[in-house]
Amino acid sequence: MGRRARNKQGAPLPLELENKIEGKVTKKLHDRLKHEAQRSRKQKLSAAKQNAKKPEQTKTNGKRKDNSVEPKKAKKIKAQLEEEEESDVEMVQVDGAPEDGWDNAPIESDEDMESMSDFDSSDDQESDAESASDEKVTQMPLSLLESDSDEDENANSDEDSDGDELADSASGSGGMESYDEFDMDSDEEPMTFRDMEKKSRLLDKERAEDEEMAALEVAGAGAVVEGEREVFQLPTEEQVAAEEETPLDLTQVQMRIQEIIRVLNNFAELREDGRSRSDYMAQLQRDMCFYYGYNEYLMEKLLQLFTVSEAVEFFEANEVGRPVTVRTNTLKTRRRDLAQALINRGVNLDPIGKWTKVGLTIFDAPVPIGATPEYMAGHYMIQAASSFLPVIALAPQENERVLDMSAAPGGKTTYCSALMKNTGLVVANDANRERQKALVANIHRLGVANAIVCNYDGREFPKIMGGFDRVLLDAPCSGTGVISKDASVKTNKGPEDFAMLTNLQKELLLSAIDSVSADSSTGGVIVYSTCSVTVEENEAVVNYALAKRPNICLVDTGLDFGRSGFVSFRGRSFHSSLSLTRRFYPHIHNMDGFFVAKFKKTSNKIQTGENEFTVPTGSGVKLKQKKKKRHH
Ligand SMILES: C[S@@+](CC[C@H](N)C(=O)[O-])C[C@H]1O[C@@H](n2cnc3c(N)ncnc32)[C@H](O)[C@@H]1O
Repeated sequence: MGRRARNKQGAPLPLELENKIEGKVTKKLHDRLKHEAQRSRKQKLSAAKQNAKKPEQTKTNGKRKDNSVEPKKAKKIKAQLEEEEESDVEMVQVDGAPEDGWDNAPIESDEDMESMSDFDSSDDQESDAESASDEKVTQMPLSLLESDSDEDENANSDEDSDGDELADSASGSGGMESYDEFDMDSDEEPMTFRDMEKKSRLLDKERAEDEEMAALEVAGAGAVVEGEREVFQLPTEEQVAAEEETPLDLTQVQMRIQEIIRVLNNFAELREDGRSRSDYMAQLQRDMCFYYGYNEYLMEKLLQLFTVSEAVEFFEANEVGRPVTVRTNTLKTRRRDLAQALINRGVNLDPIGKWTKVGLTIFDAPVPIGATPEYMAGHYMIQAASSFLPVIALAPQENERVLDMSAAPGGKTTYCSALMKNTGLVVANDANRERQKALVANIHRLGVANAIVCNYDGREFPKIMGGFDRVLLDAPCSGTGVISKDASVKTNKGPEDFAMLTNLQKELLLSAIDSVSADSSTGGVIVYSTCSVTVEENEAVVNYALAKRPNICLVDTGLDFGRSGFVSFRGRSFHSSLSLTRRFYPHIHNMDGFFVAKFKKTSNKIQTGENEFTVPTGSGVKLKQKKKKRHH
């Protein structure tokens, strides 16, 4: 959580507001704008809350949506479910994404899919925003209505940094508390949360426009004098030193961030004479560290990934939690049945998006979502949406031998088993014994019968076991993609951590590759994933593996959204096939930051110069080395 959130300061002024004002923005103007913005925001928030109170009214009246006061959305779900009741649908399907779900009835056409998205919001034409695309996901968590909410700090800060399935992380109401805030009597029609979100977005847009007008009025009144050109001035070295002793308040820092970004976005016009781009970047970095609470090392690394404006979006997204999502366990139930059961408990939910047939987004729930009878019975896993992705890419098939090299607490292992319909074998390994307890518990709860659990350092594979059809390496990482869940990442990762982690990731990935059999008739596939967004933990690791193992190549992940991986970064070039890898970001995809790469192994022999290695082709075959000992 950044200082802004911790100190409960208001949300930053919208950038577009500041961008409209040419020249120096005085402190007085800043204060005025801030005041205007907050006043306007308060008005809008209060209006939004009033509108938002309707669902709770039904609750207060003892009429939840599944009873006499039934919102359109619940009716639609029910209608859809009833329709599907009549069709005989397999509980589990293989081949990655196309598993059974309520939107997967056999006769379903594309048109039907469209009508399913209707269900998201009867009059919301933006349903496609949730689908697999690089466009921003417009689904807005309620917490966004509260600009300075601390609720996100409830998020899971456990070692399980990719956000999977620790019951206690979900058993609290978390972001759902905000639901109660909307409790108020009203005569108006009940609204769905989606309606509320839509309305709130409209209000936000209006607010931004109002603020823009206010700012322009102030500017027109002469508070911002452009003269010929009054330029924003960076602080001098002395001022910077003085600020170390007596820091500015957050509003001032925030204003300066916006000023610097404005200058950087129009550098030729707005720069101060004698100042370089790096002067501005250095000050921006200091200010962002202070404002969002990151250490300088990590801030610099993250700033390098984005344009400055996008970096702000990324950092802002890290200040709010992602939606709670669950994965239907198709070994035990179907998504439509699960949805119906949860709706009957008053849970407000939606499919995550068209890219998954097993995921549900939980908007609010009157019961702890990690303690429902359905949860206890293993009908679902509380699992971050991003955590579905590597398994969809891996696409394990029935009767295969699959290795999940770092498996705890088991979100991906159990998803593999579901896709494999409990056939074949999943070896669920993790080096951490403590974390394996949760892995074993999840395997039992979800009714997984095709997994064995082991506790090796992944680097020991394939000496322990080899010849797998597929290997998933969901690698230990810095967690820069899950900062909204674990804010400690902002300050506790330094150069040594990154050096240690990237070495480990490289070694684990070579082991994962060597553990797969290129002779597999169905697979020969390796998936590498992390919940980090840094290039050194992702593209650089993949590039290293491509260089060390010419017997593999990158293939399409099968994920039709996400940004392409970097093929060059800050003067460094990677193999061009790195464009096949996929990056996911909180500010774009409304899911944790994530990286997925998929390899196909083409041969069990590695020919690299004078070295030739033979790697296992059958189960349990030991690594045989020729000529020279292999060093990872
Ligand atoms: C990102 S988490 C895995 C999450 C898991 N795949 C899931 O979906 O639930 C990374 C895991 O790597 C494990 N790990 C760390 N070093 C390891 C090693 N040398 N060999 C195997 N596992 C390791 C950690 O204990 C941690 O559980």
